[in-house]
Amino acid sequence: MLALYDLMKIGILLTNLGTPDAPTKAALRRFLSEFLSDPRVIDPPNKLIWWLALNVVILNIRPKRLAKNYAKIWNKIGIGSPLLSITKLQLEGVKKILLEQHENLVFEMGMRYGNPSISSALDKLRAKGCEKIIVLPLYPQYSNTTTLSTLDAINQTLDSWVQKPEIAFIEHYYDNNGYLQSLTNSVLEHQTKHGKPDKLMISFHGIPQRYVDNGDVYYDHCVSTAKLLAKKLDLDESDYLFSFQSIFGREPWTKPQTKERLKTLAGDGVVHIQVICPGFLADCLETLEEIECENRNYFIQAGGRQFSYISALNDRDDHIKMLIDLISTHL
Ligand SMILES: C=CC1=C(C)c2cc3[nH]c(cc4nc(cc5[nH]c(cc1n2)c(C)c5CCC(=O)O)C(CCC(=O)O)=C4C)c(C)c3C=C
Ligand SMILES: [Fe+2]
Ligand SMILES: [Fe+2]
Repeated sequence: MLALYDLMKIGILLTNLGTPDAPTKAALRRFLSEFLSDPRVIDPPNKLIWWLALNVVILNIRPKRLAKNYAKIWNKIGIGSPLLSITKLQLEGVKKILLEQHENLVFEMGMRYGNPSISSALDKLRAKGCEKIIVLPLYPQYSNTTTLSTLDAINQTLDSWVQKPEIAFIEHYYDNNGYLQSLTNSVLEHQTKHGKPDKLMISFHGIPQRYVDNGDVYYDHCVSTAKLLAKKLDLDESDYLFSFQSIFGREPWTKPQTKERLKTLAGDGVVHIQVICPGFLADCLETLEEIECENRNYFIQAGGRQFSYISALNDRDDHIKMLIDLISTHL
């Protein structure tokens, strides 16, 4: 007998942060303006001062420098932005397998900032008659700056709909066994090619420390992921480092900083390092440029000898399977 859920159209929406349309000053201005105007990302003590800083200073300086960084990674994985190309591959991977099991499913991807937007993806799912939508933000660790901001975008769109679908929103999976196993597999595969390092560096995108002090659970989720991954890899505390990258602005961010640690490691005799960034499920500017280029240079210039970056889980088979398992618990 067919279950009700086999008859009803269900939408699967994969979301990620987003990326500029092109590696140009104009496209970066548009992207950064949307991103940095989100109060979940920047929660300034004084909104007027932040508006002036953003519109008078940041949007006139940062896009030019950033366009050069994006140009270095453009077309590096797929066509255009790696983040967008990889999210497409992830969507295709999930769709191919899930459609074999459930023909009532419809698939879309949406970006929190830039294109394709979350609202355009939701509109397509509505046009296809979805009565239920499963939203999977590609952030294993919950943060108000990312996960909750994604939920804001969903709610903003649904606010104007007369008939609202049922929403299943996957909040986090920082301790999911499939996720941790995929990370473990990718580290071990990397080490069969590149050998074992003096230390494995586990680096996450930072957030302002003030947000953690105000109750954002992100820091705790990152600590848990790092500890669980180290356990699966059978690492002692002295075998790995835990740190935060991609610091922005002047206020204190979560510590220790990836960049600062890489500058001092060689002085302590650590000359072979491997870096993994488990919070990024798709390679992007922050891994391909910031870690693989910029941070590699800090380490080598300070006397380090061997540096390698362990790719994000991207469209690895075990990662796609893990995403499918997560979605399936809501079907
Ligand atoms: C300014 C505040 C920022 C917070 C808070 C923040 C949190 C955060 N971001 C990601 C994931 C990504 N961020 C990326 C780029 C990026 N992030 C910020 C700022 C904050 N992020 C900026 C300004 C930028 C653009 C680049 C720059 O100006 O330096 C990206 C890469 C996108 C790409 O196109 O490749 C990702 C992914 C997470 C997971 C997170 C908090 C948990
Ligand atoms: Fe970011
Ligand atoms: Fe960065």
